[in-house]
Amino acid sequence: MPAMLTDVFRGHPIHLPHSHQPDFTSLRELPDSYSWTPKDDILFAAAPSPPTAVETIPLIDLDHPDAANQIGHACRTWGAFQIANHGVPLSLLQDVEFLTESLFGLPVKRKLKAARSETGVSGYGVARIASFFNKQMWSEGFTITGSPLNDFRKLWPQDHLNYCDIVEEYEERMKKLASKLMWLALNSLGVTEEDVEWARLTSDLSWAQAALQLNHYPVCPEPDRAMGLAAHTDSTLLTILYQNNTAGLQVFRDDLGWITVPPVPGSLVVNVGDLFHILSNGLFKSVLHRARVNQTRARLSVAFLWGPQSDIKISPVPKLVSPLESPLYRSVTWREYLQTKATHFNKALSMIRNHREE
Ligand SMILES: C=C1C[C@]23C[C@H]1CC[C@H]2[C@@]12CCC[C@@](C)(C(=O)O1)[C@H]2[C@@H]3C(=O)O
Ligand SMILES: O=C(O)CCC(=O)C(=O)O
Ligand SMILES: [Fe+2]
Repeated sequence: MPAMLTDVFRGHPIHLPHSHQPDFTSLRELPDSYSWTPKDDILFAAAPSPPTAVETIPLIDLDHPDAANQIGHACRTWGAFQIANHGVPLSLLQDVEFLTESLFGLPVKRKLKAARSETGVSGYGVARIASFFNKQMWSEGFTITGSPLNDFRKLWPQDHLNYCDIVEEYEERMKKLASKLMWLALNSLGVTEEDVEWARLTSDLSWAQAALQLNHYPVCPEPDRAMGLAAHTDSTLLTILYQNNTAGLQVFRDDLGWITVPPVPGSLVVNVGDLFHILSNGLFKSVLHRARVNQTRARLSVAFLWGPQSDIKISPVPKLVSPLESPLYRSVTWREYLQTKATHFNKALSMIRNHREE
C-alpha cells in the first residue's frame, strides 16, 4: 500500500470553527471577523491590478510545437499559465462544475455531516490555511483525497455513485495531464527521465498522488474588504485549476503586484507549487496566489493538487545545480513538506533551504 495523503496531518491537528460558519446568503453587511486590512495580510492592499491590466499569465496552446519552451518560460517568470487544447473534454469540466455547485448548494447541516476532522485531509470545511490568519475567509471548501465514496454517501444518500464516477474520471485525466506538463517544463531545461528516476512518464504514474480541492466563494456584500482565499503558495509539484466563468484568482508578481487571471472558457490554469520549485533548484517559481470575491456572482473553482507519493524524496535535479555550489534545498518528502507547512506556513520553503557558506 503506497503512502497516502490521508494520514499526513495525523500529528498536526487544527482547530477550526467549521460549525460557526455563517449562512453567507443571509448577510447584508460584512461581519468584522470577515473584514481584512493590511495588518491581517501584509500584501492585502498591494498594487491591485485594474481588471483590464494588459499583462497577465500567458495562455499556452498545448498543440503548439513550441509549447514546451513557452511552459518553461512561464514557469520561470510567472510560476503560472493557462492552457488550451489540453485534451480534457469540456463535458467533463462541466460535470465537475455541476458536482461542485450541487455539493455547496446542499443544506449546511448535510455538508457538516462530511466535515473534515481536525487531523484529516478530506471533507467539508474552511481551507486549512485559515488557522494562520486572524480574519475569516469568505469561502467554503471540500477536499477529496483517496476515494470520495464515504463522504459522498453522507452528502448524497441516493446518487453518490454518479458523483464518484465524475471524480474518478476527472482525477484520471488530470493525473495524465499533470505529468505531461511537468515533463514539458523539465524538458525545456534539458532534464530527461534519467535525471528524475522516480518520475518516469513511461510508467503507470503510480509514483504520483493528488488531492482535489473544491472551492465556493459566495456572493459577498462588501467584496473590497473581504478575502476569498488568502495569499498562499501550493505545496505541490503542480496544481491544475478549473475556475468557472467568474474572475477572482489573482497571482502576485514582485514587480507588478496582484494580477487577475481572467477566466477563459474551456481552459485550465496551472500553478507551479513549492515542490517543483525545489526540484528545479529554484528555477521555477512557486506562485503566490489568492482568490477575491465579488458582489454579483458566486464563484467556483476546482484545484487538482498534484505531487509524488508521500515518501518519495524530492531534491533539486543535480543537472540544475552548478558544480561549484550546493543545491538550494535539501531533500524532502511531500509528507514532511506538508507537515512543515502545517506548522510554519509561508516559512516552510526557507526552512528547508540550504544555507550557503559565503
Ligand atoms: C495536498 C494538500 C495541499 C493542501 C494541503 C493538502 C490538502 C489540501 C490542500 C489545500 C487546498 C487549498 C489551499 C491550501 C493552501 C490549503 O489550505 O489546503 C492547499 C494545501 C497546500 O497546498 O499546502
Ligand atoms: O479559487 C481559486 O481560484 C484558487 C484556489 C486555490 O488556490 C487552491 O485551492 O489552492
Ligand atoms: Fe492554491
